[in-house]
Amino acid sequence: MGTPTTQMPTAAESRQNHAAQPFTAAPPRTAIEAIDLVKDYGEGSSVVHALRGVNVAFEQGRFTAIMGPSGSGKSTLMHTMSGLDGATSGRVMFEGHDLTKLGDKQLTLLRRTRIGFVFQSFNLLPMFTAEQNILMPLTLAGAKPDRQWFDLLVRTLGIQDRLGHRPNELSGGQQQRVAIARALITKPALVFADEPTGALDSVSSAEVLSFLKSSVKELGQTIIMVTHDPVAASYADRAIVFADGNIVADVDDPTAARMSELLMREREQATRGMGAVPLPEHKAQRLRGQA
Ligand SMILES: Nc1ncnc2c1ncn2[C@@H]1O[C@H](COP(=O)(O)OP(=O)(O)OP(=O)(O)O)[C@@H](O)[C@H]1O
Repeated sequence: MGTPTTQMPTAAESRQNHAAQPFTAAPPRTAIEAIDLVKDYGEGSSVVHALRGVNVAFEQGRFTAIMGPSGSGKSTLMHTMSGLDGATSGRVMFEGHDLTKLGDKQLTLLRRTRIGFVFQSFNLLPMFTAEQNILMPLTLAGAKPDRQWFDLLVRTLGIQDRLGHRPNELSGGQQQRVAIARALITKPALVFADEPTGALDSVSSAEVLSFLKSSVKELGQTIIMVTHDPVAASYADRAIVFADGNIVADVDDPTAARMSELLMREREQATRGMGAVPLPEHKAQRLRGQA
């Protein structure tokens, strides 16, 4: 046996050793990104600044919740990022395209194939069965379903024994799960969910949120969800808080308690009409009747 060497490795050895090291997780890739995104409604003295230069990137394979007081710009962000509504200025980068530069036809195609939507009101077609509703985006596009993906989706969502039922024969929670399967059937790069549990009781909400979470963990889906409910946000990997057209908090692994606290703070400030700027203490005391 030779004496163990204590010499420093050469640059070439060092490169070789480096190459032989176990693979470390690649940094998450961005699914969609807003850059200096501005959206104004109206003009002149009646202008509403709904988004005031928002910069945010959403990573692939993550579940992000967007919260904030009413009127803070959550829906506007979702609508401008998905190209449903035009931006006043700024960019939205998605799969190498700036969506703010695309025409209506290109946007419609992109939305039909690459972006899924889940709404509070389910939006299922009442005369069709659950299976027909799920397959509708493919039927409309004249595309063949991938049966394996379909089976995996309905199994993950626990609706395999409800496929022959029409929406009025399903509970709210089951209808929302069908709507989620419909959003995922085209294997979209990302899904926008707008208050997906807003019309559900707490048990059905928990079911739907668990399924959204498992579609991220097990199917690698990217989900961006607007919600008013801190408990719903606690299912997400990340939560962003909006106030007055700006992002004022960005939290990893949110808990319901933390989100309630942040929301309460923003609601109080919004009620005082001071945006995200805290009131000076003497004014706060006056409002509380202490001065
Ligand atoms: N089509 C429109 N025309 C004029 N103003 C609008 C329009 N849509 C939204 N706004 C205004 O833009 C601001 C942001 O609205 P947005 O709907 O994005 O808020 P939100 O956070 O989603 O609210 P909520 O939680 O109540 O749904 C609000 O002041 C709203 O009144």
